[in-house]
Amino acid sequence: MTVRDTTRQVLPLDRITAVLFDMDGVITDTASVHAAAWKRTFDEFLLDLSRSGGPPFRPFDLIEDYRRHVDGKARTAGIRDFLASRGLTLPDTAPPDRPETMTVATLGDRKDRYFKDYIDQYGVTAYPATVRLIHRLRERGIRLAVVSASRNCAAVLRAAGISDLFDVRVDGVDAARLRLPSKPDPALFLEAARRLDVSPATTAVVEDSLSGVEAGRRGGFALVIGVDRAHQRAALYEKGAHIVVSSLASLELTGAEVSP
Ligand SMILES: O=P(O)(O)OC[C@H]1O[C@@H](O)[C@H](O)[C@@H](O)[C@@H]1O
Repeated sequence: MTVRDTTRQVLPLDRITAVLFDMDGVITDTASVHAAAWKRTFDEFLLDLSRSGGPPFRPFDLIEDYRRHVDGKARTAGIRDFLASRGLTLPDTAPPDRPETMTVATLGDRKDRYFKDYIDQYGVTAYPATVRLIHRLRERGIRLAVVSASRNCAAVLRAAGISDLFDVRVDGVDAARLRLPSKPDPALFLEAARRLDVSPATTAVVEDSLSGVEAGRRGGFALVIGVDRAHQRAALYEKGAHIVVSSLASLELTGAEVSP
């Protein structure tokens, strides 16, 4: 079954039994924190590289580079994809005799430190409209999962005080343990559907990243809802979103048992 309605922004609960929510940028306002941590990490690296005879310094673009190469992907996949866009590669880890070698792991650790420092200092806020929608879905018996590439998923949910809202969590720690490929591969979403014991044909995916929307579509999910937090409505549609909303407050619930 495909639920497609491009004129109304509707979640039809007579045909949807489960909803899979991405976290960063959909549930919590942490997409911009990731983006800022990535910019600091890559800019330091690119500047060092240019000073030591590499290509001229061109900073990481907070909007374009983030959404094209990093957003929604696993930490190491984002690093490799961004470096590749600049014609660069790094080894995954340092050889034992040259521990000072710059690696994918070094950049990942730095970014993680910047991200955690920010969260520790300023905390995490969940989008009120998303939390309201989650409560309304729960009241109606819809099965719910949070699906995130982040290894910090559990800590971020805890910091926002919303760990107990979901039946299932599939995150970056699971992805590494189960060797699940990064979005845009649908593996994380399919794993969440499997754990919830629901079919993609009756499941909706809510995503703000281009890679995540593509993953939802490739997984054959009934309804892929793009959340446009970064003025990328057209690109979300291009990647396969059935509908795009700027806030989940504008999503209308329909179906036999739905009241306003
Ligand atoms: O570095 P972490 O916390 O494991 O997160 C990995 C990725 O998680 C995704 O949810 C974010 O969109 C990315 O920006 C981030 O890089």
